[in-house]
Amino acid sequence: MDTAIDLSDASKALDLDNIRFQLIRLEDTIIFHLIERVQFPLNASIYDPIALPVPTSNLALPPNISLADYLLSETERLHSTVRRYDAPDEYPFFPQVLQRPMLQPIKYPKLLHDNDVNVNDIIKEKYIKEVLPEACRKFGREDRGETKENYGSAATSDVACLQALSRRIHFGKFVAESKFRAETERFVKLIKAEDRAGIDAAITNAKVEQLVLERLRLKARTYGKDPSVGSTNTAGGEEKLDVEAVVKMYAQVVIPLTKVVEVEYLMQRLKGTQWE
Ligand SMILES: C=C(O[C@@H]1C=C(C(=O)O)C=C[C@H]1O)C(=O)O
Repeated sequence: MDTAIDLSDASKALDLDNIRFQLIRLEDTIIFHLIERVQFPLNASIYDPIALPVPTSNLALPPNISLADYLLSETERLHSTVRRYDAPDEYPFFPQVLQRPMLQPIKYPKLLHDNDVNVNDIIKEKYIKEVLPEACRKFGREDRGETKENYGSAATSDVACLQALSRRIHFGKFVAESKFRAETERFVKLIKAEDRAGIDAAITNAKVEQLVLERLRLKARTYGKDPSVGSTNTAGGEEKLDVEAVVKMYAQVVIPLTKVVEVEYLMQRLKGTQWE
């Protein structure tokens, strides 16, 4: 599984318009994965290792984990064998389970500065505690218990949602690198002063954020309804997705965490350089 962005030409890969195009493309991926997930009830038990303990033989993990963590960690272990996490735009939720790839390594051009920024723990926490309850609420279906269907389907959909959210949010590193190269002196000064608030203000583009939220609302409304059905009161015309929940997810989780990634990446940008 190799990166979806064209990294062969560094100037293209770090062109801010090209990066923003990738972010727009990821909106579709995230919305469609969410449409799949909210077909199922919240099923809170699949995130709770006490309510539904899943034993793992993986010594890198606790003896019992949640069904959701089991499926996510096993998926990452498998995907790592086909070098998913060699790609500079892929970050694991469980780095401790990754395996040596069976495929030959790809020589990616070095576009990003060395860094250890990974906000996947926060992404997963907010997805489980904030995003899903909000997205599932409108459909009003509570946890029907392990004996009912959907536990595996819900957890499988969660893997796709979390991986897409992680890619989108960690794309903040490419955005930050692009902005650093465009205004190096400005960012060197802010980074040396360890002025995180100043860096956050410098990387913030309120107009772009507004456009993102407006586009998200339009896409969620459009993708969430079957275009072949006239009005919502005809069978099959109901919305498949809570539009406002999607907008809220971006406004309260995706965009803020993308900016955290940008700031923390920049805080590590000078290490080992002439500016240190
Ligand atoms: C991603 C960027 O940086 C920031 C984060 C944004 C986002 O997460 O959508 C949008 C604008 C900026 O405030 C950008 O400038 O495009």
